[in-house]
Amino acid sequence: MITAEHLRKTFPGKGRDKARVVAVDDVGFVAHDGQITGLLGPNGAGKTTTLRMLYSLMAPESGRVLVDGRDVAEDPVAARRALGVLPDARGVYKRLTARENIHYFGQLHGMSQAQVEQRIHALAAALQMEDFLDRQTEGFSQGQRTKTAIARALVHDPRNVILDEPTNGLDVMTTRGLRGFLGELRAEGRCVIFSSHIMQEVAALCDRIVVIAHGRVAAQGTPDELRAQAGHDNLEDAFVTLIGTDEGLLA
Ligand SMILES: Nc1ncnc2c1ncn2[C@@H]1O[C@H](COP(=O)(O)OP(=O)(O)OP(=O)(O)O)[C@@H](O)[C@H]1O
Repeated sequence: MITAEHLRKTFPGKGRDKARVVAVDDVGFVAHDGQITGLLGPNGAGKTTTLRMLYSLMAPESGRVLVDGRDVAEDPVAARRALGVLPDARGVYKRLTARENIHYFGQLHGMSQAQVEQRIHALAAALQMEDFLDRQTEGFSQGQRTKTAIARALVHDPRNVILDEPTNGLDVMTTRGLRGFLGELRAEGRCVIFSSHIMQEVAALCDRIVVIAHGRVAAQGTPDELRAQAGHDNLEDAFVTLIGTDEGLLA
């Protein structure tokens, strides 16, 4: 379970405009185990900054993050052990094969050779990576790179999974496969959080949705709650009402 409480983050203004950029302002939500929680918002809404604070890459100016009830600021190492993260920059090592990339992370987590091999086998099957598992990642397509980075993030079998725009730049079939994979993570009882700017994707996948606009939570709840709140039967119409526009939210 991941809890975000009153998160705030600003950045210095650069150039002629010296006003600080308020990237995230009083963002709070709870993402439960066995559920997929979606952060939906247009470009620049504050999704990546929020996720970075969740996985302790960035410290919030105020507010706090709890992973499985533990304060991330007090014990970042324990929190990171309980998290699998697909960051916005996928950053796979290009001189290594996909298998070696995943293996290396398993070693960093202190896993035995046998444990790592067993996990690679399971993850490669679930993500349909067999065709390219033993190729060097240099020259990989975006989908192949994303799958390698997801497998690497999950090698230590974390209970909580954070994915920054996992389907960004992927074709329809790869996206379908990845959605199925997220469903499997949910069925295994994991807490899954992913960000997206695509309404249809969030509507199709999520048990709970946090709608973010201009760094703030515009609305949150189950799809039914959001429909009721906005007074629309159609979830996508509800999003448009809650955010005030559909700009940047269509597939
Ligand atoms: N390191 C930084 N320095 C200055 N401004 C930043 C920095 N990181 C983010 N911002 C600003 O904070 C705001 C939120 O950015 P963020 O990347 O969190 O949005 P996002 O919702 O993830 O958008 P996208 O869908 O485009 O990735 C934007 O105005 C962005 O320009």
